[in-house]
Amino acid sequence: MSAALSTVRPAVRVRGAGLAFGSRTLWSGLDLDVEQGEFLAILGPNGSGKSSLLKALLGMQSLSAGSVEIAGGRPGGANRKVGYIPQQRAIDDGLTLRGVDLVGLGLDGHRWGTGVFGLRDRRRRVAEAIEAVGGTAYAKQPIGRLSGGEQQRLRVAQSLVGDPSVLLCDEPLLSLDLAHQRAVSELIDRRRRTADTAVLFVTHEINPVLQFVDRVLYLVNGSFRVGKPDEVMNSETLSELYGTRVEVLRVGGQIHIAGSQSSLCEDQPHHHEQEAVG
Ligand SMILES: Nc1ncnc2c1ncn2[C@@H]1O[C@H](COP(=O)(O)OP(=O)(O)OP(=O)(O)O)[C@@H](O)[C@H]1O
Repeated sequence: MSAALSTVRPAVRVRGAGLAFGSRTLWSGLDLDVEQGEFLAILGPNGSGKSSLLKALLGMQSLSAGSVEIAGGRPGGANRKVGYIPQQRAIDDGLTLRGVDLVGLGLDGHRWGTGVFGLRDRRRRVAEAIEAVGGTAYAKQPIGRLSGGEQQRLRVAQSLVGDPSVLLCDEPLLSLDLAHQRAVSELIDRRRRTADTAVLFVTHEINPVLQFVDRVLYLVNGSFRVGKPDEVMNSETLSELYGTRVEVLRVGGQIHIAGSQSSLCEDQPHHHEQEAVG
């Protein structure tokens, strides 16, 4: 490889990737490079395979075809600096694990030792990560007793505490109010700007993060498009992807999609006839 080609390696490299369950192909022929510091939004209706793509990058899901590389190695490899915010699941309200313990789990397996200095450093990093999401006031309480939004902010802290070079986020804004949606989006954006962390952000709603998004990967019915928001989020491209007429309107810096619910988002019961969708 020439010197010019070997200098910068993408944070994520996907080549000819495909994933099928039985006869159902979620996506195939997916080629994608995500650069360090890039913010990629991953959009598409329920069941289009957004979470499965993140799981493939984590090594939790094998591909049916192709390959992926993340943070310079194979998914799931030792010492890969990959942060993950899983899709939110209800936490048992009897769970006694404290917020600080949950966030501390984000450091395990990383390079911080267990000696006195290691423990002190560890504690400081955990406290800083919690402070950054505004969670200091409740971080010592059992997480089962916290609200959904408070739990979610601690998950964000957990994903960032290990100093990731790639951050995989699966609907991280769910159950956050508008103020905290903004705070968490800005925190994730700051992370990629200051630490050059690549961000892959699965979401149904692009508008809360539109100002940060460099490119969009849109998955629908086994097909996909990758490009800048304007290249993908337009009437022509989405109509082609969905196989039905879709109108995309840009209003006040936001993207609104109008289409028949049955053809556009039949498996998204929470979407209305015309509304902002990702
Ligand atoms: N291990 C598996 N075996 C069989 N089917 C699976 C498996 N994992 C996922 N699926 C199916 O693959 C499809 C895609 O799931 P995935 O969670 O990736 O979609 P998604 O785009 O993230 O959806 P949502 O927006 O609802 O979160 C779903 O229909 C799901 O049931």
